[in-house]
Amino acid sequence: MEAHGPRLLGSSYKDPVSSFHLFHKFSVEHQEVYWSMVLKEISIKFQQEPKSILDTSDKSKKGGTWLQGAVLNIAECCLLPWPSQNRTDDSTAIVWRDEGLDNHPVNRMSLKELRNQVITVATALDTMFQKGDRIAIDMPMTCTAVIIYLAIVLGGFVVVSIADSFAPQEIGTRMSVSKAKAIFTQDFIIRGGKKVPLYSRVVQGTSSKAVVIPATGGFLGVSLRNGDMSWKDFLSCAAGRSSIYPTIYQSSDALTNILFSSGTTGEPKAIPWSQLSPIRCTCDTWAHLDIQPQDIFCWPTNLGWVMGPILLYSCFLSGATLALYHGSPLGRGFCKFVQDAGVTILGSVPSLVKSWKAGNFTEGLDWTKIRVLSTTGEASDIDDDLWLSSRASYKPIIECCGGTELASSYIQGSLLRSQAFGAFSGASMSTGFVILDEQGTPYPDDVPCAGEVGLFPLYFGATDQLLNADNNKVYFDGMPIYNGRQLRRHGDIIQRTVGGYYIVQGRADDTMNLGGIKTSSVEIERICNRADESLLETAAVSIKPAGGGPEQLAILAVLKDRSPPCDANVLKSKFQRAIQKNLNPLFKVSYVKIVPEFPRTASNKLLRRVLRDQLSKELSNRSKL
Ligand SMILES: Nc1ncnc2c1ncn2[C@@H]1O[C@H](COP(=O)(O)OP(=O)(O)OP(=O)(O)O)[C@@H](O)[C@H]1O
Repeated sequence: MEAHGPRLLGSSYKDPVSSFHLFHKFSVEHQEVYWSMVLKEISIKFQQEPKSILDTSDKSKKGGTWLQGAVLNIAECCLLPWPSQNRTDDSTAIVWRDEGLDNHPVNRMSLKELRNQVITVATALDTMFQKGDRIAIDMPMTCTAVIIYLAIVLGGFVVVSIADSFAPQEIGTRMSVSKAKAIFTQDFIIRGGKKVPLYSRVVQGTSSKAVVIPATGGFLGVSLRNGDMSWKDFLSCAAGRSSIYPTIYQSSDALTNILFSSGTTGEPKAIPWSQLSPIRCTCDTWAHLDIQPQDIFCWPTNLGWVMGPILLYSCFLSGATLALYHGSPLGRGFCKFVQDAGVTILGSVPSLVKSWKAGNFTEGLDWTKIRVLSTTGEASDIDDDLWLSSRASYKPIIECCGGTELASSYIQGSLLRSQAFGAFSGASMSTGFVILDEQGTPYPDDVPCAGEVGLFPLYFGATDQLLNADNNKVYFDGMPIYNGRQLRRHGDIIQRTVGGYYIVQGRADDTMNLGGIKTSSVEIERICNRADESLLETAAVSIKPAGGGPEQLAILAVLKDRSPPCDANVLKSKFQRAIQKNLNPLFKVSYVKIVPEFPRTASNKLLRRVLRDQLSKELSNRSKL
């Protein structure tokens, strides 16, 4: 803003903080100007420069055509020295540590070593696969996984990202939906001192060729099925070949990665990532988390979740160092790694923070190198956020909310605005949206309100196709027209507060109608979570009685580990009082149940639709008795 603000905003420009709102508005209204500026901040090397930044002439592409004519290889852009970022061959690209070796020094890999290893893997891939083949990765996000990911993209193949927590059947579905030719995996996953089988799950899930990496040491702990291959044998295919790699350059919209959404609202969608998606997410990390070449960025995740590729590209395209902990992120070992690796940007999801806090795992550790914290995945807990921020001398927590299909967050905190825990300080750069009332009419931009979000459709990096569903049907059909263009559906209910902050109230599918008032589950849960000391978390769902009549509010509760047994009726009156006092005196709690845990997606998101189905069944059986 200091470099461009005066030129772009004229006399209205004051300084980055006071003119932020104006500059954001400019980025929405002049996306081609905004994107041409930020593209220069990251290490993008075009073989052919784009003819245009945004072209809206093809009306079938509701999201616009971006960087038309550009030819590049996004993995190559990650691996080149880049003088403006002070990135040389000797710069540290990755720091990592294996769980259990918590008192050893952290390991480091230079950019040159990373590039050489990526080239070796890409060379070996060329001996076995045709360009464009889809190749899956199902393993923890280790150094080796990152090398394989970049090699697949460098060689003009397509990564199929499968999270390592999936059961065989889910691995199988993802392999067949994506038509993957092979899968990179590990024999085991070492996590929290346990050895969890992985190869055996892959073998049960798919007959495609597996290349198997040992979780520890140089030797595999399993015997291989006919046709499968050890990592060592795979690498030997590259022996004796040239160390200069014939990189494959493709158009900006070329497919590089197939990801799957988490499936909180239905079947997981197979989401294609082009070469635009990495650019979008890195520029957002640059603009919102202020990632800089000297940063060390850590975010426990997996390449099968959108945060995996976002983390990888955000580091390598901005010249920062990627920090990876090979093991469970839930315990003290991980927290110590954050200290020892000198992490400066730490991302998390709410359940991780809960675990660090419950175990007091940061005690005695020095997290003061952290300058930015971040969270995503589901609504974060304000008390946990305060705890987390206090571990790092009260550094801000940037809340991020978006989707795999957007390759970004549509709402996200910004360091140029004050942060409020559990809330978003605005839309991400260049993103515009309206909040719709129940008739689909947008509320004015400056009023506090709540409703479903409608994204402005011209969105750099968003999908224009899905592999197993119709992009237009899923994201556009039935959405209102705004300023001559059909809005893009995202499915979240958001609230705009006084002062222009945003709070996500959950998915539109999770709203309920209580006594004629539309209410979000998340809002009720926020209040119930604080109703009693013994509560770890709550889930609110509404049940439609089999015989008709108004929806009934049911609340399920999980108690903290060491809390004494608790009576559901006592909880019920506590919930009732809290809701009446803080939300609406007319809302009645009909049913409370204490359960050991909630059903969650593999990425740990609460599956309210499953709870709703289970409870409906349970209650209708009861009424039959
Ligand atoms: N920081 C956050 N606060 C609140 N909710 C969040 C946050 N981050 C993500 N979410 C929720 O997760 C959603 C994005 O997750 P994802 O892209 O995996 O899709 P999904 O909706 O879970 O899957 P599907 O589309 O298959 O149902 C967001 O739309 C939002 O509802």
